[in-house]
Amino acid sequence: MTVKFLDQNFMLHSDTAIQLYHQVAKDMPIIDYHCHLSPQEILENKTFKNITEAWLYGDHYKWRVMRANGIEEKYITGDADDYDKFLAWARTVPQLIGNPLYHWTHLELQRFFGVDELLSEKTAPQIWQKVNEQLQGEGFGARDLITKSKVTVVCTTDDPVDDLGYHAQIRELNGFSTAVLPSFRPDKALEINRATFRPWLEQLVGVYGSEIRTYDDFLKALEQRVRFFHAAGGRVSDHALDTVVFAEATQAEVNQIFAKALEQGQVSSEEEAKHKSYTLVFLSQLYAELDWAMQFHIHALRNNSTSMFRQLGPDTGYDSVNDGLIAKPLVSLLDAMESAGALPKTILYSLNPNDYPVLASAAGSFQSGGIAGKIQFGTAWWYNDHRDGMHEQMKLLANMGVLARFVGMLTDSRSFLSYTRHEYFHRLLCDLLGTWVEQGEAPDDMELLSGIVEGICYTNAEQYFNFPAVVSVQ
Ligand SMILES: O=C(O)[C@@H](O)[C@H](O)[C@H](O)C(=O)CO
Repeated sequence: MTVKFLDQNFMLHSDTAIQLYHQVAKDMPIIDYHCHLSPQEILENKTFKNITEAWLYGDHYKWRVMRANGIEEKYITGDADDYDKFLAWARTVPQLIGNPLYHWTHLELQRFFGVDELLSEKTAPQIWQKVNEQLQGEGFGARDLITKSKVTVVCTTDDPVDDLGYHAQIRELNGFSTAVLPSFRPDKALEINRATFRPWLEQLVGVYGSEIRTYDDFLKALEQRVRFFHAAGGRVSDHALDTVVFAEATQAEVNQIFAKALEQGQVSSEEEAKHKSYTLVFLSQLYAELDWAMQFHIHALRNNSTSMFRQLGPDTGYDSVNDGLIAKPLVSLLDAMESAGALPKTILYSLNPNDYPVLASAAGSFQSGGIAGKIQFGTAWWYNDHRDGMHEQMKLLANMGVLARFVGMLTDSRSFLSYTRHEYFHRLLCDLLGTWVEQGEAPDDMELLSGIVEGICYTNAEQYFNFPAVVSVQ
């Protein structure tokens, strides 16, 4: 069976897969429960003067491959003009065969702009003109793209000191039914040895409204911010555990460690581990009380190029997969939370696929409370959110857990055009189930399979996350 590139049965290699995708997955709405979209740009319904602004101003996935393709930095994050940057991207895309960006680029051109041509230097001029005419017209603002993609929930990633003012204004908008909810991302509260800690603590004092002289004050301030996020509709937290540490600690010990951090600005790695462990267990009890889902993003190795970090800052394409042992500290952390009587719903991701059996099996050690899929082995993340990585994660989850209770995909993106990643994932899910049916490893029971597809594409997440009333687009 010869398949035309990116046709309606793209990545669907069996009749069952085709049927499942077109009859069930294709028109499902989206809950994007982790991304880095700007709530300000959503509120303002930001428009894009051209495809370079929409595609290349903030997407370090694209920046990385442009660098690997020999494009000079001026055409990536530098001062080249937008058309030259677009040409540089158009020169790069044909070299990306096999990379998900090749698929995503053409899916986005097709789905949002009706462009079927392959992007190359040759087709760049007409694609630039056709796409920009649309971007400069009606219906291509940030909120329009979210609505067109049938997104019912967007969870942005927000610092505890954020005033969530944009989220509040979005809630007041008429005619925009997508819930844009904050996620509580308190990395700076945990990283007490980083230079960011002291200036961040000053910001926390500002929003808390009282001095923070002790660790007890600090925990009270964090609790106030968690409840502030909850009142704003937040139901998700997110933690970048670039390494996973755990150390037993009493509050008296951490009181002293916190005081030392304030006085000396530096504590030992053991003391840092005690601070992180105790603070995470404290936060987990709040998450459990409020029925939040807690996310751990594990094993990123960030900002590897010192010189480029100085020039461009974080999240600019200079990160990689970390490694190391996580099983014992992760299980000890989850056990400490459960022993404190409050292990919340938890989603475990790792950037290192070698960790997958650890995450999938650890998840199985803490399922409880009658909550289906309470502890999730999370979707393939960042350098793994491609065809092989998504299939690997779903197959392992099926082998070691309950795939049918998986809460599915997220974009994790800074681009409003990235919702086609959900379509990409839906196709891979249907293809995986279809393959199992064709191989006689799953029954050809469309009612059973359709329920599983609907669950993973949408309804599992709708039930799992305790989002405030969400206007469904179904
Ligand atoms: O949440 C994270 O730490 C990562 O997702 C990070 O933001 C990274 O830049 C990213 O967007 C990967 O998709």
